[in-house]
Order: sequence, then C-alpha cells, then structure tokens
Amino acid sequence: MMDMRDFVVNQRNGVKGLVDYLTLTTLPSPYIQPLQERLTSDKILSSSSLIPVIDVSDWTNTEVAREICDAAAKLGLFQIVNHGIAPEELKAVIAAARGFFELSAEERRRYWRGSSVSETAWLTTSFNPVKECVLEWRDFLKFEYLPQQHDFATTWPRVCKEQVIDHFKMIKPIAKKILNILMNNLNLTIDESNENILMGTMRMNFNYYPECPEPSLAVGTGRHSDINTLTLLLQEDDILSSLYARATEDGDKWIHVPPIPGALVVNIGDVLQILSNDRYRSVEHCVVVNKLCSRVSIPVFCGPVHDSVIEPLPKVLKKNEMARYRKIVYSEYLKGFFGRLHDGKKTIESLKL
Ligand SMILES: O=C(O)CCC(=O)C(=O)O
Ligand SMILES: [Fe+2]
Repeated sequence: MMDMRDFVVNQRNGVKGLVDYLTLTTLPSPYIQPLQERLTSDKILSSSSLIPVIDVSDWTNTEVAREICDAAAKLGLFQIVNHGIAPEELKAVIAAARGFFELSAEERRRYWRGSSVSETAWLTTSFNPVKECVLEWRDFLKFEYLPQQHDFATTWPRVCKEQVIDHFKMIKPIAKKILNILMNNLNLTIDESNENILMGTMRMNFNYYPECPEPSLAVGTGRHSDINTLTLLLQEDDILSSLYARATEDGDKWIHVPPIPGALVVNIGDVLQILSNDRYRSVEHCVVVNKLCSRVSIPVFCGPVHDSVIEPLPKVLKKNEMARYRKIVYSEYLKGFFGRLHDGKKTIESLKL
C-alpha cells in the first residue's frame, strides 16, 4: 500500500498532488484530526453579523478610525470594503494562485521548500509536516517581498509573478493606513523608529485547500494566531464555511468569517498585541475544508524585520502600568512559533509576565 505521508511530504507532491493522483473516497489516516481539533457544529456561533464590516472609502473619517480600533481591541478581526483595490485585480491574483496550483506536480516541485529554484518563494504542505502527527489539508506557496532587492521576483513562477507583485504594491498602502490609525489611537505615529517593526517585511501566501473526501474529520489550517503585526487576507467570494475566528479567548466558540465580494479580511497579529500591551488583540483562527470544491486564500502578512526587538512600547504604558510581555528579538519569536505545532496562542502566551 502507498505511504501517503511519504508521497505528500517527502516526495514533495503536496496534498494537491495526492488528490490529483488518487480518487479518494475516505480521508487518509495521516489527516484524521483528534475530535478536539475538529470544528464541530456545536462550537459554531450562528449569527451572521458578528464580524464588523467597515467601509473605508474615507480613511480620514474619525468614525472609520473608531470602528477599526474598536474591532482591533475586541475581536482582533474585521473586514474592509471600498478599500480601493478593484474587484478585477482581486480576481486576477486569485486566478494567478489557481494558475500556480494547476501546474503539473513536477513544475510545482521545482519550488518545494529546501530546494526551491527561488530564494524568496517556496512551496510546502501542512504547517510543520516533519513534526506533526496529523497533517493539515493545505499546500501553500510563500513569497517574501523585498522591494529593495530589485531582482527579487525574477525567480518567481511565471504564471503568477506579475499578479503577486501588483498585489503586494496595492496592499502596502492600505496596511499602512490601518497601522497608522491603530498607532494614532495609542497617541503614536508610524515613523523611522517603528516602521521596521510594524511593516519592515511583507510576505504573501497562496494557500490551496483541495477538495476533501471527509472534511469534518480534517482541518485546512489548524488553530493559530498570526505572529506578525497585521494580516490582510483575500478569500474567494463563493466558498462558504471556511474561515472561523475564535469568539472569545477563554471559550471554544467560533464565528464564521463570511466571504464578501471585494472585501479584505484584516486581522491583528501577536506582535501588535505585544506592542500595544494588550490594547489590541491577535485573533485565533482556523480553516475548514470542503467536500466538493478546492479553495484558495491569499493573506499578506506585514511584520517586523528579523532583528527587531519586540516589547510593549514604552510610550503606550501609562504611569505605573506594567509591561505584560517580556522583550524578545523577532527572529527568536519566529523560532518559537515554527518550532511548535499549530496550537492557538501558545507562542505569545510563552512571553507573558
Ligand atoms: O485560508 C484562510 O482563510 C486563512 C489562512 C491563514 O490563517 C493563514 O495563512 O495564516
Ligand atoms: Fe492565519
């Protein structure tokens, strides 16, 4: 019998390669999640209006700023509409992502992590497939955007290179506006002293979740919070019941993040929670897969450069207020996160004082 894990991970076919190669009618055993990791219906809150949707057509409107800061403080996740990126441009980057995953397994393999033909783009599967007992039903291609390095994108796959560059360029000013609003609310601005922490790096994922024979037994992306400052995520319009956010830190209830045509999902990452000494909170989220259709999602992660020192900003702390997190260099934070399995907010919790 075929060793599925070996085929997907070591032979670098990914889970996309697996579903293309075999007609699966049941979920292969390496993907069967323990019950507590499955998003069963009893854990889902059913109201559809729990995720704020903010119209940002006027960034200078104080009401817009208030809604953004409020959502960042409470749930740590919201959607924005009328952000200025045209629907056709969003469709183009989704189509480019699908274009990449429609390449042959052999073509895709050229980008596999560890032996990728590109230093700034690599493909892998699940989250930490060497360590995980149970795999996640997802492949992803990651891009690092280094605008100062002029030829950074020459090695990116031809099928999607232009759209990725365009998308990075369009997302960057939107991210900066949101971060600026969040900083202003803390009586700070983005300046030379903090820009490298807030958005010194930008990365993008093409997440690909193939159709799954028994979605209720699997997860697409396991429970985690993003470890950066801010994520702007594009999800496909027409695929429901995929992304879920944890409603409250202490309960096991989850809220569906519905796809809205033309919208971007914005979520707060751990670094912003630390810098703001908990005034903003990173949100735990996870992804459920589908039986009949594959799904693509495209998060852009803004975050610190590796040698940034992350700690509650002295200017945020009120008189006698204690810092709630110990200081850490960001590269150490990354090691902590990527050395674990997806496990909710364990990385940020490990820094709590
Ligand atoms: O696929 C999604 O909707 C979310 C993916 C995600 O959370 C991530 O890539 O960090
Ligand atoms: Fe995420």
